Amino acid sequence: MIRLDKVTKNYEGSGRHAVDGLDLIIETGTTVALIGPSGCGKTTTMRMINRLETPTAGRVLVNDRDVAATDPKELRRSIGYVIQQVGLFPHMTIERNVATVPRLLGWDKARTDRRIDELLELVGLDPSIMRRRLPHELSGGQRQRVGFARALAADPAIMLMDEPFGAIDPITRVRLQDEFRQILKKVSKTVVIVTHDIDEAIKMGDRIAIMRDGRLLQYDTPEAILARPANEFVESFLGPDRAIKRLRLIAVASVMAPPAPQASAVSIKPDASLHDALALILAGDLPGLDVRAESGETMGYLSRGAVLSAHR
Ligand SMILES: Nc1ncnc2c1ncn2[C@@H]1O[C@H](COP(=O)(O)OP(=O)(O)OP(=O)(O)O)[C@@H](O)[C@H]1O
Repeated sequence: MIRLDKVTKNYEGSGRHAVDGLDLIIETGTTVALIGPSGCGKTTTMRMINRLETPTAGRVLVNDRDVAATDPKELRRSIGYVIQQVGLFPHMTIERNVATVPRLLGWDKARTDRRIDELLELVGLDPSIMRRRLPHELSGGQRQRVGFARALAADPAIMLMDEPFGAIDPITRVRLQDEFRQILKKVSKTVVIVTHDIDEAIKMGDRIAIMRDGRLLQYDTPEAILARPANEFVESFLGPDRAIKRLRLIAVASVMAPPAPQASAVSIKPDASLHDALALILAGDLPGLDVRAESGETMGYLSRGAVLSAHR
């Protein structure tokens, strides 16, 4: 668990709080998205967790240990860190980049080699092609995958990700979000992700922390925040399509009715979102959809009305 206890940060000479009395608990194994307008203190908050910044007041605890009392090198090796421009070492091959922390930890060559292959495969890169390349020989998305692999190398319990998809084109971004989320679930990490993008926060975060002027405005699950924004600022931050965003979080199976007597023209899977269901209904101007399992078995029926009333 990561706990921020009344944390305040003033940068010298700035005359204002970058972070202002922040209390935040991040449970082990969950992903928390920090979001808010530019300059609200997201990055500063994140950087106080791995001691790249020091709080002016308050404490940051990782597993009940005050990070101020932890050796910064040891701390940073135990926390994966992914940033927007990746920060790969440009003159080092991909394999050496990924092996950065294992080398610092003194792993032997065989173990390091196994780990490099395993990680490159995990992030969807072919080791036989990628190992000997240099960062400039990769696309932006591939570099981001390598940065992610490097951060995962020593299997840290915590991953900090600062705008990890910020420099990536929108199509690749959505793919990487989906893949990274799957991987992070599989390896069960505690993750803090800083983002500007509310859709990314909704997709990646088990909980979202909305900040403004160094303070926390609302901290809850994406469902709860979309359903009940704490104030007008949060509401406007979520955007006018808040109800549609919510449909992404609701599974078809949770609102479907028993199967209809007549088969419908188009079907959908039970684990698809109501957002996808609505897209199909509108595209085909349909009254509803059969809900069919992978096996082809019809499990239920989702009417247009059921989708439209689900957000209430
Ligand atoms: N090294 C620094 N020295 C002085 N002031 C700083 C420093 N880093 C950040 N700040 C200030 O602290 C405040 C919070 O900055 P921070 O980078 O944490 O915000 P952010 O929410 O991550 O912003 P963005 O979304 O634009 O990256 C801002 O007012 C910023 O100008």
